[in-house]
Amino acid sequence: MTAKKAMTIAGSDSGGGAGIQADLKTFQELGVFGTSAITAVTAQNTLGVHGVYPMSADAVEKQIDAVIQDIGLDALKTGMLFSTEIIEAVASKIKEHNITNVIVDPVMIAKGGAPLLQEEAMGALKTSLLPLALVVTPNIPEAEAISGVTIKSVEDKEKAAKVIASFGVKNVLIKGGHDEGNKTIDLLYDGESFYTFTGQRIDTKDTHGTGCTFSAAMTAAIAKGGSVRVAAETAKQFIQAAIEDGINIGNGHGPTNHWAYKKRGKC
Ligand SMILES: Nc1ncnc2c1ncn2[C@@H]1O[C@H](COP(=O)(O)OP(=O)(O)O)[C@@H](O)[C@H]1O
Ligand SMILES: Cc1ncc(COP(=O)(O)O)c(N)n1
Repeated sequence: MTAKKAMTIAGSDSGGGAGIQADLKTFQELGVFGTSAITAVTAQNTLGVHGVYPMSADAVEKQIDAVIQDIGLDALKTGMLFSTEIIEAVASKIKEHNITNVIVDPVMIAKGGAPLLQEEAMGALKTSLLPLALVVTPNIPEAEAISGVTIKSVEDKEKAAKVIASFGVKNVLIKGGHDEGNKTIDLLYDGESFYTFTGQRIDTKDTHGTGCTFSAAMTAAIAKGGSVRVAAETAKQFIQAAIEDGINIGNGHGPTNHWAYKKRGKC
């Protein structure tokens, strides 16, 4: 049989809830063959990040080349990229291989506060990577950091999305996990119109890896040929199910349940 293929370029989470591990589990659940390029190894569990060990830019480039030259891909997502050098390496490979289905999850800080992107790498993210992306999926603090707009309302999200789009990314999806209130409102801007995807907020501490899982679900849906809007809807349903059936393991923020969506007969 043949298969649709998605690649993740991200950090490894030894705890299995975020990063490469969350991405590959999500691809698998959505019926897409997953490949990876590891940018950094983190020693991590539900309590936090205990160590970050970045790969060299050369090692990241070699992993991307190895996958593309033999297996190929239908969509690619980026997660933790850590440094300017790695961002520039990824951007140059995206250009060299003419990849257009690029989903950028601009991972900056882990839930416990550990930096997963060096501060000085923000410029490269904006100017080298965003212009190559089909979609960028910041959470509220990330959208604030990229745009400089403080977000307290849907109108603020719209303002921030417009500023982020001005860096050249075709679609901006600002996630609402950090919203106040009992709804989570994800806002998509396609350069012309705004669309909202609203979920019921689930009262849980087990939200480790929600952003990674959400962007991986979007990537899988796009690899299967879905539009950005369809991918956003799929990802919202996938993450809602994964958080509702969250997994209570470890002593901190447990992971989401990647098999909940399929178990409900959604795919
Ligand atoms: N407690 C929650 N209940 C329901 N949905 C949530 C909850 N927390 C996050 N989400 C959803 O999970 C996805 C990831 O969002 P977010 O948590 O903002 O990302 P990140 O992990 O990057 O901070 C979004 O679709 C968001 O609306
Ligand atoms: C390797 C890695 N990548 C990303 C995250 C962000 O996780 P979250 O999705 O919970 O913000 C993480 N904690 N570790």
